[in-house]
Amino acid sequence: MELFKTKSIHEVQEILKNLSLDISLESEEVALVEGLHRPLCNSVESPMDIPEFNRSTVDGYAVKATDTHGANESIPAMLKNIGEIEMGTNTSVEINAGECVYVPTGGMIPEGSDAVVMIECVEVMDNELVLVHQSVAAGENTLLKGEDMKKREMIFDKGHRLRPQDVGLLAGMGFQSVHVYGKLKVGIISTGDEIVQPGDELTMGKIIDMNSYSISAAALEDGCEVVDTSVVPDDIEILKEKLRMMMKKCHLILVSGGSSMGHRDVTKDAINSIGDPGVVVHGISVKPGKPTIIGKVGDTLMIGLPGQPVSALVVYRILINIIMEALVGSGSQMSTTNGKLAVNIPSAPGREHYVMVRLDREKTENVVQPVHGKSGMLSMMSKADGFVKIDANKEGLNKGTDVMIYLF
Ligand SMILES: Nc1nc2c(c(=O)[nH]1)N[C@H]1C(S)=C(S)[C@@H](COP(=O)(O)OP(=O)(O)OC[C@H]3O[C@@H](n4cnc5c(N)ncnc54)[C@H](O)[C@@H]3O)O[C@H]1N2
Ligand code: MOO
Repeated sequence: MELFKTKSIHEVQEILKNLSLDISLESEEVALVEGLHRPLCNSVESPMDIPEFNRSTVDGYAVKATDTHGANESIPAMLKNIGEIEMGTNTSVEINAGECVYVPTGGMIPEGSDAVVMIECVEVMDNELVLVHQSVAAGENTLLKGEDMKKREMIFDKGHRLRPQDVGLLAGMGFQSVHVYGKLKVGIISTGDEIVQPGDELTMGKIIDMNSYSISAAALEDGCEVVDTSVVPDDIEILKEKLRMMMKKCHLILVSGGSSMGHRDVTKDAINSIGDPGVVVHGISVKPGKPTIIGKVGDTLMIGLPGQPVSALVVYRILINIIMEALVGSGSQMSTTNGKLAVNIPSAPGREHYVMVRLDREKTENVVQPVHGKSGMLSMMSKADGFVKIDANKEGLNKGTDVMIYLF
């Protein structure tokens, strides 16, 4: 009797890292906004000070802070207004003790001035005289040269995935394009004699393909390029042919279904028969997802995902994170949050357990409720906000435990 010789998730991490070593994603230069969510292939430092000049953060009067000290409603400081700074222009104006100048929000603060008094706190007596009713400290209501970013300050490490704020900051530094890693090219195959496509005739015994859709969508979210998707029957020759074809254009092929040990589970044999090293892992100590297959043929990673739709998507998420970490130094797109368990969650030790959960916001914290279901029920994931990991050495988690939720 053949049994799965399961590997722990830590062993799988090492194995996948080693298998990924000789896969290189060529760098490409893309327009800034195209770089969204993509990992940088070099670190980035600021080529300039931001801002490049001292700016006012309010509409008001640029002053020497010391001139305002002690000023209040009843004893204002009297300053001589020497003019107005025009927005978006350089200024040669310089202020001396006892002087002030009008400056709009974002306008350049003139030489000699180190603070700005808001317009609401002054009384303009005539063109020349301004009464200041509030004391300001040096630096108040200003954004000084280099205060946002210093020239040559490191801002992003290699592998950092760009978020909208990063794209904006890079634009503010004058970048028009960025160098990012090329996309991981992925092929996706759903196997099974029972699988039909949405829109096909659904005769009794057939089911509609979910996995190539959920996995394609997740791969797109992770910044991969889905090069090809296909449905093939449980026929080893057809699967081998499809794998050979996809190998020519993919870094990674994800095959769902046929990963177990049934008579028609042919994924492992198909991978083994098309080249070396073939399958290196069959069985991972995780729940769901135990029958997962990991292999490589030539330069292409091949992963056999369990056919059950929840298992397929969960295992994809866990493994793509490891692969991305190995290839570009930063994992995939899953973000996390924290919360408190509303109930006890039991778990059988020996396998890392992924439990689907829903988050309810109560007062200041997230209350975490398990979403029950079987790995053949994809609605379980649609009803959930994420999953909680329970370590392989734990028998479960107690009500009230603080847990991390991997959001999807
Ligand atoms: N004797 C044993 N049987 C099974 C074991 C085991 O250890 N011993 N493990 C079970 C577990 S756990 C899983 S998970 C499944 C994995 O099976 P396969 O990867 O071989 O997947 P299939 O048998 O092809 O399909 C399982 C299930 O999922 C449905 N499916 C498959 N592909 C799709 C798709 N693209 N979209 C939607 N649904 C899909 C398929 O119709 C089956 O119902 O093995 C257990 N068995
Ligand atoms: O482990 Mo399976 O992947 O329970 O459905």
